Amino acid sequence: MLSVQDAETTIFNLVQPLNPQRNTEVVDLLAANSRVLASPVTSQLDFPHWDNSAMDGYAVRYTDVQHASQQQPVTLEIVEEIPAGYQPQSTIQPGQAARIFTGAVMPAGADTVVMQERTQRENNRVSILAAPKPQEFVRHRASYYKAGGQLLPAGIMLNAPEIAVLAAAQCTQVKVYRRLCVAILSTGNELVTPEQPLQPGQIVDSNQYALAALVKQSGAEPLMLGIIPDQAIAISEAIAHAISKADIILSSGGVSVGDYDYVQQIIESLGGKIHICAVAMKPGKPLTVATFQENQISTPRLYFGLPGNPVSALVTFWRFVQPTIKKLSGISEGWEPKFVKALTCHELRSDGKRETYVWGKLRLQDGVYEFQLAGGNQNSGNLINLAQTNALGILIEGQTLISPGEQVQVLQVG
Ligand SMILES: Nc1nc2c(c(=O)[nH]1)N[C@H]1C(S)=C(S)[C@@H](COP(=O)(O)OP(=O)(O)OC[C@H]3O[C@@H](n4cnc5c(N)ncnc54)[C@H](O)[C@@H]3O)O[C@H]1N2
Ligand code: MOO
Ligand SMILES: [Mg+2]
Repeated sequence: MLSVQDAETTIFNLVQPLNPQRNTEVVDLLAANSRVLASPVTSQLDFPHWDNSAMDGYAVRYTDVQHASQQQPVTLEIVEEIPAGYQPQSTIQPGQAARIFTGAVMPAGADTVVMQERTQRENNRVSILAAPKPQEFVRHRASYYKAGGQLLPAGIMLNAPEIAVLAAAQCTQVKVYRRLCVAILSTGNELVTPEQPLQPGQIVDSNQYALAALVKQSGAEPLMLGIIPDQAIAISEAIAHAISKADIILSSGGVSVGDYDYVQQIIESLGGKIHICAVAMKPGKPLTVATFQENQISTPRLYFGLPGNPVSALVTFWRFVQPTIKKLSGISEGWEPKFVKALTCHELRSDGKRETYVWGKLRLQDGVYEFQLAGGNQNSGNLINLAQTNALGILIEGQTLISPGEQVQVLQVG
């Protein structure tokens, strides 16, 4: 059985980010939120666009006021008033100042702003009561960004700060990677949809819903292919259809050793290459990973046969599928799983045979991360106490106990 580490390396090496030449679209800026930028953005604007004032006050010549003090104020003649949005008309001469407001353009001749609180106004004259620092409160043209440089690199996710930058640079159309399509199918004769009445022996296909939510959260488009009965032909048709439609295919169930577990043999019969058929982790042992390559030049479709148990399906998604979706989507940094060290509040146990993932909550308590184990049964069939999970505590292979107060490696999820 492959270790989790080796499985991770195998999977992440199978993933090559979308080709920016062929897999992009142009969207309106407002629709670009949560999308991945496909090419670097440059601007022909300087930021700030011109020297401007950082304060409400007076634009002055530093040399005029460098010795000003409460005892010996320097009095200047106000020759112009400059609100934000106005182009100054005059050049400040020795002995002169301009009334200026935050964000307004600095007038020629002036190099420093004295904030209003350090002045005294009398009609068209102002007394400077304290010496400013040279160039104080001036935001200089191009001091944030110089026209022609790289404003944003490719491969970043566009969220509020990046959208603000693009808006300020007047980029109203943005080239982003296309959204990935992730097909989801559930296998199992016992499964019904949430709307159907439950007959004895049946359960609801909750994995389809959970996986669709996770796919959306990861920035991709779920293609829900529904419930497929445990029949080789039906599963084969469903997988063939999924491969023709999606970049990534997720199935749940049917990957273990039971008589109705057909997924692995069908992958092979359809020409898929199985890279992983079991991982030394709990839950998630029968995770199956395969690729389907249509022809030499096409990008391979990635197939994840997730175990059917609801917790196993989610844990393997969080551990392997979510980073895969992010990497494939074109995100160049930060697609990897996020681990932190925490102190466990509860005893964490494992039989030590496989790397064990226990679920619960991570929270910051007095500046220290704490992991709280979800109460109730930590069994891969129990999805009830999985609600509110935001972290998985990890016991590595051979580790059987982490006592309260001890450190545990935690995977942040959700
Ligand atoms: N003899 C062995 N039996 C099992 C082994 C083993 O090594 N030897 N491994 C166990 C482990 S670990 C897991 S995990 C499961 C994985 O089983 P499958 O992937 O084959 O999944 P199924 O058998 O189809 O279902 C397992 C379980 O999950 C429920 N399920 C399935 N699909 C859904 C769904 N879409 N929504 C909600 N629940 C679902 C299903 O009803 C079963 O209870 O195998 C162990 N057995
Ligand atoms: O690996 Mo299974 O996922 O332990 O229940
Ligand atoms: Mg099974």
